[in-house]
Amino acid sequence: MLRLLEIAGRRKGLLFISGFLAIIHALLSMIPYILVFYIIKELAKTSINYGIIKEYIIYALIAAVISTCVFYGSVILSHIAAYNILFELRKYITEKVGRLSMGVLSNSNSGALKKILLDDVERMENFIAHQIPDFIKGISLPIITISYLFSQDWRMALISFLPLSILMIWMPILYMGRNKALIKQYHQSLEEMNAGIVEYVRAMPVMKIFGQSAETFNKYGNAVKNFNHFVNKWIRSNTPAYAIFMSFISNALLPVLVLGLYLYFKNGITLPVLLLFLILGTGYIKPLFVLNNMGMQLSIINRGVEQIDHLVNQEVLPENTIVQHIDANHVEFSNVNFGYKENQNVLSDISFQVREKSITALVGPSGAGKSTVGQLLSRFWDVNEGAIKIGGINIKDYPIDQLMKLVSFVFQDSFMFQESLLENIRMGMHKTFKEVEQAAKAAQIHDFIISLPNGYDTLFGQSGVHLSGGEQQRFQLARAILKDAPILILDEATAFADSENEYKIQQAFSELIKNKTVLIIAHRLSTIVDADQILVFDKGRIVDKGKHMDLLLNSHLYQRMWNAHIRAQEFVI
Ligand SMILES: Nc1ncnc2c1ncn2[C@@H]1O[C@H](COP(=O)(O)OP(=O)(O)OP(=O)(O)O)[C@@H](O)[C@H]1O
Repeated sequence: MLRLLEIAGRRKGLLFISGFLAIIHALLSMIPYILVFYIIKELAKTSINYGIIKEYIIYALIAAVISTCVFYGSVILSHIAAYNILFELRKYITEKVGRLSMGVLSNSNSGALKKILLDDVERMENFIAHQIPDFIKGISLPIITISYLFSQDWRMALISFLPLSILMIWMPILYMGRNKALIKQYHQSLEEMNAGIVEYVRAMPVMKIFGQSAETFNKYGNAVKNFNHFVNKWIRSNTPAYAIFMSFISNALLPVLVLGLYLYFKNGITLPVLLLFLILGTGYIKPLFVLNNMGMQLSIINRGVEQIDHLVNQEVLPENTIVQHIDANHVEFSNVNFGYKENQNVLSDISFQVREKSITALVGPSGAGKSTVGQLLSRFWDVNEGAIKIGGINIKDYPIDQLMKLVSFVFQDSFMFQESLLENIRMGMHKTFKEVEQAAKAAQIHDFIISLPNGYDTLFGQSGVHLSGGEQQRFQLARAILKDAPILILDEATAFADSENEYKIQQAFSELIKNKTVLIIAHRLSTIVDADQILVFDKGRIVDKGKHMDLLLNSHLYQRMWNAHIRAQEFVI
């Protein structure tokens, strides 16, 4: 509860008012019962005053109406608070996730992230909006009732209090101890199922080709079976305790009735008092049903809050906030060592320089570490040792925003959003339509866009247009041209759709790299014969450096790669 109040932040006030109204509601909802007691008392008299009975009935009605209105107010306020809290929380989590290093993100499974952002946050709405008022009512109503009953007869009040006192001991034992482990397991099973379904949907094309179905996709199938198995186990282990709890509550009237009749026949209490205890003595138990359900909900929410806290407390990339002034955009790697995992270097002792407005190509066998170099320059990860500098300044000393303005990364796989084609190029940058259009023209994609009925407003994806691989690549190039960052990292795609597409991409490419400092991760050596510098990577090291002709003469690995490249071009089916 305290953590939730902390999360509520500025909305705490609304929650307090909502809680206060819930207490007033509990107080008011007692009044009709007390008035019924007075009516019975009046009826038990020898000369009955019907006028006062009428008044009692009117007061009871008024109290019932006001009590309902107050509860309504309490629930409305808790809903307003809940949705505001959810909004702030989602904003906070997504901003935080955006600042996490790629390392942290790629180590968390997508199912777990989805569960935190959607399910764990959503569950809080239910708790804050509905359960906080119920919880306060569930606590305050028994206290008000018992206090009133004590004022009438302490012996009867004590016996009425018996079920409550047993429940107060029972419920924490029932939920806090044994269930903690089960709830952890429940969340793990849900995460596995989420991860399974995300992967299942992503892998659909491959699955179809290999004739697989949901049942044969083991990861998802097993996750569903495990979840089912776990829920069965949970229900079996909880049912006996729950059954005892329920029968206990349902029979809570018995001790009140036994003692009440005994005292009544002994002339210890009057008939109206006996009736009062029979009506009210166990009436406070109903809200406890809500508390019982809430115990379980609270444990689940607790675990969700722990998960959210765990995610947002992950280390973010340390960032300098002071904007740096640079005169040139040359790049320098000095003695860089890096591994995705501890003690597993993917890059060892990497040193090279890229002059401003020059082209450096990175070549080498698959897995040699070329893409990793590009990712380090974009600071997706931080180096383990050594330094990467732009304009003579360590990239760690740049604010992330400034660094992102300096560097553009054109990936092998492009990601298109389910947005208009215009927004897919604009990517949230403050650029006019004219500027977007110019970039699209330079990227050789403008003619294609205007050939569509809705032009730049055409939606991509599900309900809109679908693009070929080559077209998507030209969209990527348009984004990079529009961004106009002085340093470009190009992870060259290995496959183009057709020669016309390839020609267009080459044109877009030449437009993009004009006057830029370029690092190109090359897969087809023919595209980089004119590069100012070629770095040959092998097993995470730079084994040779130079221009194309020098390397052909001096680098064995480059010679082998070049010969393989020539053979591949001559290859005909
Ligand atoms: N996110 C990651 N987590 C862990 N290991 C990774 C990750 N990305 C790459 N690796 C590993 O790092 C090594 C270098 O990969 P990298 O992608 O940099 O090679 P590459 O030379 O670009 O290969 P390719 O030409 O096939 O794209 C490989 O062994 C790869 O398995």
